[in-house]
Amino acid sequence: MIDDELQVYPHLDLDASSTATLARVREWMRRNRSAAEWTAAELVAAKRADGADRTISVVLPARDEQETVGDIVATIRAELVEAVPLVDEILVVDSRSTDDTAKVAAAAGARVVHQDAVLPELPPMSGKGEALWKGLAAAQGDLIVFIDADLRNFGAHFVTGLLGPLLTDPGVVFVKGGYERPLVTPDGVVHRGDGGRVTELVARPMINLYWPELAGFVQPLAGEYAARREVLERVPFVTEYGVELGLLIDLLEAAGLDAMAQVDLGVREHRHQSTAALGRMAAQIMLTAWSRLERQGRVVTPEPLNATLLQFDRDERGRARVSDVSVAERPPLASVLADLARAGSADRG
Ligand SMILES: O=c1ccn([C@@H]2O[C@H](COP(=O)(O)OP(=O)(O)O[C@H]3O[C@H](CO)[C@@H](O)[C@H](O)[C@H]3O)[C@@H](O)[C@H]2O)c(=O)[nH]1
Ligand SMILES: O=C(O)[C@H](O)COP(=O)(O)O
Repeated sequence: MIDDELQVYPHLDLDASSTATLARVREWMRRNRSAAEWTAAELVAAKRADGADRTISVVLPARDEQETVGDIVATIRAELVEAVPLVDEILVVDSRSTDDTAKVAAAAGARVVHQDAVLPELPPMSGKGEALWKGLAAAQGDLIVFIDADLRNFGAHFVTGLLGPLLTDPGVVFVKGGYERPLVTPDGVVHRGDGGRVTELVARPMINLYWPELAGFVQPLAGEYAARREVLERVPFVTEYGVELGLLIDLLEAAGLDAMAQVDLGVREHRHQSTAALGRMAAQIMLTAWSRLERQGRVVTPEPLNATLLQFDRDERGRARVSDVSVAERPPLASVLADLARAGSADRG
């Protein structure tokens, strides 16, 4: 349940600027919606309203997700393709999996593409952001719904909830999922509200510091969001795990907060990564934030930031390991496709 009432502690003596920003965020949050507001059948009618019949692709980035991707694809297929004709395409982007992700996804009814096989004329990049950008390039739909492939409690309401505002409000171009995130420990104990460690320790403080208009996003790093194709094609995609923060900041600049919506999707459970892996993710997210601060002229970096992370094993040996935590960026897809088309027509003389 997303609380839009903003409890401001009475002893806080906020300056005019903070007060105005919080009022703006509160006003936006009052327009948050809930997935329960739309049935799939209602959305089919909305999709066809005014003879528009926009097409919808659900895109799942997947790296080694053989345990979960099949159930997610099968649920979308049964409930949103076969029961009602809402989703036109289920696309799984195989992100260099070493397990049977591609086979399982195809058997469940998805079209599967390998991220390096899409636009092969471009030098490959890596990580989740690359998988999403290649997914956008390969998908056919006018509306794109991204869903992580590691969800353990997936339901069709994730897709219908994200589509609701896009299909019913022409002013909305981007919809982000919000939810409660439990932390499920390896012994199966569920700690309510303790998930989303990078969100709480890195992304949220940074968003509130630098982009406070985005502070109302309950899950700024959520992998579940939907948008109009033409909007996604006009913004860059940061590679690796920088993609979600990069999109939020760039879409705020390109479209404004009022064109961005949030929908309560209930509870989300996923596969948790190790603390060390989350440390690397956090570093990628911090580098992404820095790149946006630089682009917005708010910081100046006389020399490139260090993009390695030295971590220590959390056991008695404490072995030191260095990782590359750099992120890169794909330019807006529309500009890349235009460049490729120009190069193609030049080649043809
Ligand atoms: O190189 C990669 C890495 C991940 N994934 C897929 O991306 C999804 C999310 O990745 P995951 O490793 O499960 O990320 P989380 O630990 O869940 O991280 C959270 O925070 C990230 C940073 O913002 C977001 O990208 C995620 O969507 C969000 O759930 C999953 O389907 C992965 O299989 C890829 O396709 N390629
Ligand atoms: O979004 C996040 O903060 C990361 O995915 C970590 O989530 P977790 O703490 O639930 O594993």
